Amino acid sequence: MPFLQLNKVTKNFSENTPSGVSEIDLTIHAGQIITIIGESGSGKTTLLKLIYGYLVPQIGTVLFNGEPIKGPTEKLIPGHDEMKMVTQELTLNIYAKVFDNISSQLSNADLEAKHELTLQTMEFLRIDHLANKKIVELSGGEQQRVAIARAVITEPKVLLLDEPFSQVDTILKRQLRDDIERLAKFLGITVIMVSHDPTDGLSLSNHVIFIKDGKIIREGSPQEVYFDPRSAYVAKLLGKANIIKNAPFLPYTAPIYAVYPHHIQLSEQPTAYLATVRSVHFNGAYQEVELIFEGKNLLVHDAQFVSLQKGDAVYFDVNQYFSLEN
Ligand SMILES: Nc1ncnc2c1ncn2[C@@H]1O[C@H](COP(=O)(O)OP(=O)(O)OP(=O)(O)O)[C@@H](O)[C@H]1O
Repeated sequence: MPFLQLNKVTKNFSENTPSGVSEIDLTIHAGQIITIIGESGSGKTTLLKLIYGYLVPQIGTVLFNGEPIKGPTEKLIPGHDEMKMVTQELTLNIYAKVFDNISSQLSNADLEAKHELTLQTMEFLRIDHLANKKIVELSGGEQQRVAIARAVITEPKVLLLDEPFSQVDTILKRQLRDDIERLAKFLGITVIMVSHDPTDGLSLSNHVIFIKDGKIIREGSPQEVYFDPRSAYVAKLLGKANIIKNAPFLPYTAPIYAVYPHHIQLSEQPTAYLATVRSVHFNGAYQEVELIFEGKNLLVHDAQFVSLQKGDAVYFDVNQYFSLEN
């Protein structure tokens, strides 16, 4: 029996214009780390809320271990008992201490066990040093880890995270990725995340789902989807791909291609094609170069740091490209 199964799930917020999600078919297996990716307004949060039981589908079913998920009117506290959702609006008690925010999720039946489990959870999420701090004294990233600790202390089967990486810097992102991975690995929690920027969750997800205008348009392992994006939408979201029709450096077998910026090689020596530099921006690991070739823009991530200025002529060649269906 599938762990979580959505069958033709539709939730439309407006009678006149399509909104929300429509005809979502999805199977999620226990222990997976899933990232739902899509541009703003594509229906990511709606999908998460339907899985959690915050919203009820107008058509279709959401089954958890074969049982339909109960909607908010059928329960005293909305949301499935075996799932926890952490949203962007963290619902922490900001004037209470970290320890109390987390331990308050447990009953007082066994106070010693409650204390012990709170300590263990804080240690697991590496926030034990913050135990006596109030939430108002914490950074956004620290608050988020408290919210995750608070969510997982009751040992849910599923953790739903809405844009978990949106408020954390690069170093904290790495820590958060590591925490999420450990939650799935050691506590066996199935993690379903939502992100508008796939680079955040790509490395730790074993399954990615692309959603556009409320419909799933592509899903698979990150590698599978990256190397066969199939649509311009997915290729652009995944890697800022150049979407190219009819160019001499691509075969004419498909009508349209995606070329990731790092698959274009620049050279000062005469190689394949000559373009004009439109802009150059230093980006740390590479320089982002905009070229103009036959009147069209090409974005290049150049890790060789070829010496360039606006208006220069530069040679380029394309190493890899992917044909698209639309
Ligand atoms: N409660 C609601 N009432 C009316 N329309 C809604 C409601 N919730 C969502 N929508 C609409 O449904 C669509 C999908 O919204 P949703 O929040 O799921 O998108 P999203 O992909 O999570 O966007 P974002 O990345 O901006 O959070 C949008 O057009 C939104 O305006």
